[in-house]
Amino acid sequence: MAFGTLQDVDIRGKTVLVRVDFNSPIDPTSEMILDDKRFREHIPTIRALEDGKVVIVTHQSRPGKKDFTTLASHAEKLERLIHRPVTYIDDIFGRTAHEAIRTMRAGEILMLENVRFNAEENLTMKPEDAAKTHLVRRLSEMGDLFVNDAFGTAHRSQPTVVGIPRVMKTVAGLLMEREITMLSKVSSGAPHPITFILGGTKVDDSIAVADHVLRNGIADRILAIGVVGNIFLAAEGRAIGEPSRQLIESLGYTGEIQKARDILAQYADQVLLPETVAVREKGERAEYPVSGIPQDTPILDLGSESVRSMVDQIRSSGTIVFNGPAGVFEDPDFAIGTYELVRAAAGVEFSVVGGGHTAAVIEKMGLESAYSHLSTGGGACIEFLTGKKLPAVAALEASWEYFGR
Ligand SMILES: Nc1ncnc2c1ncn2[C@@H]1O[C@H](COP(=O)(O)OP(=O)(O)O)[C@@H](O)[C@H]1O
Ligand SMILES: O=C(OP(=O)(O)O)[C@H](O)COP(=O)(O)O
Repeated sequence: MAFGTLQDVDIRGKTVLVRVDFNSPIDPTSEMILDDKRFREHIPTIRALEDGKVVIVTHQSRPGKKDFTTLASHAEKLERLIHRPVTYIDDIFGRTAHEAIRTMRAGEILMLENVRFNAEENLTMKPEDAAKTHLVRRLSEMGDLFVNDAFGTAHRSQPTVVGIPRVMKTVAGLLMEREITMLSKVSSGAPHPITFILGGTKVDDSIAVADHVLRNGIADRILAIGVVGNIFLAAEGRAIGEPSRQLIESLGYTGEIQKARDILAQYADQVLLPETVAVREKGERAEYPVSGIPQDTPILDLGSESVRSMVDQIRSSGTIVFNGPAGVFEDPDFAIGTYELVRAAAGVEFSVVGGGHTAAVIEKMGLESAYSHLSTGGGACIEFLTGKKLPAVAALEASWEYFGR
């Protein structure tokens, strides 16, 4: 690793600013946090800092969104999960925050207010400009060391992510370190054959990943499922039906069909498409070959034959990268494809999952521990898998180069 980690620093007695990503789905009426995965994943880092004074910096959502809210319930959630008191301060870098930190003792945990309440945190900036913001200057005065554990935000070039590492010694937290290690292994050191399962609705991301991993010889094969599968079927010239076409159009992905065609032209042997699909007919699941898809009803899942052949491909893989479901799994009649592929991938030697929906299915099936790694990043994981250097990682490396040695 070209950046520092918790092993490289002495925490004792220090005030440690820790950037985490507790951004989570919240029920708009009850304000209840609906998924605590990101909390659970950051806990090892927070525990590892217990010899210091821990000051947590995080965001929740973005300005203008319904779930852009204060962090009182986040502090309560963390307190319950970590079994230690967590003091919530409704301030980011003002006098109240300064005073609260000044009187902290080693072992205590404090959570600052939603850092995106400060307008500067919502700007995309170069690290050198981010370092000059009030937010970075004032926050950095409040600690001795910065720990960035927020992998979920690692693709954002925002002040706390890229600015603070320029002005104070910064190391990666345990989650950040594990995410980078596991995702890096996909492109170097993972057992072959390497199969990418690309599904769900984020077609532009999936096409970018497919292009990168095929072009660079990272993937041996791609299984295209969900709406991504429909795009590839359309690219192959299949009549996927009006509703599935309309969905692609409404998501703004019609232009991706040509990109899928280009991928098929170069890597036809490595991209596996559905051979059969499932639709709803008279209220029930019905299956058709892709040569005869009914034109007036949407594709909702893989057909059983395709499930079987994709499961075989998965079972013969050394590595699986799973991103996005095979169908509208929220409806039990159309969950078969997703569930069967998830079950098969759990048995593979090295298995990495990106994407909230896929991870939620895995957790619901109780298969979390059978997978090698469930990433906490959506966008960050995708950017990593498309070969981009994440701004947070570049900032960690530069900080270590400057302050670390
Ligand atoms: N054929 C399909 N038609 C419509 N929606 C689909 C289809 N296949 C999958 N989906 C939907 O994709 C959604 C998840 O996609 P996405 O957000 O990209 O996944 P992830 O969060 O795992 O990255 C699910 O809500 C599921 O219903
Ligand atoms: O949840 C996040 O991203 P994700 O939904 O892509 O996983 C991060 O907290 C980043 O949030 P942002 O996309 O509002 O910058």
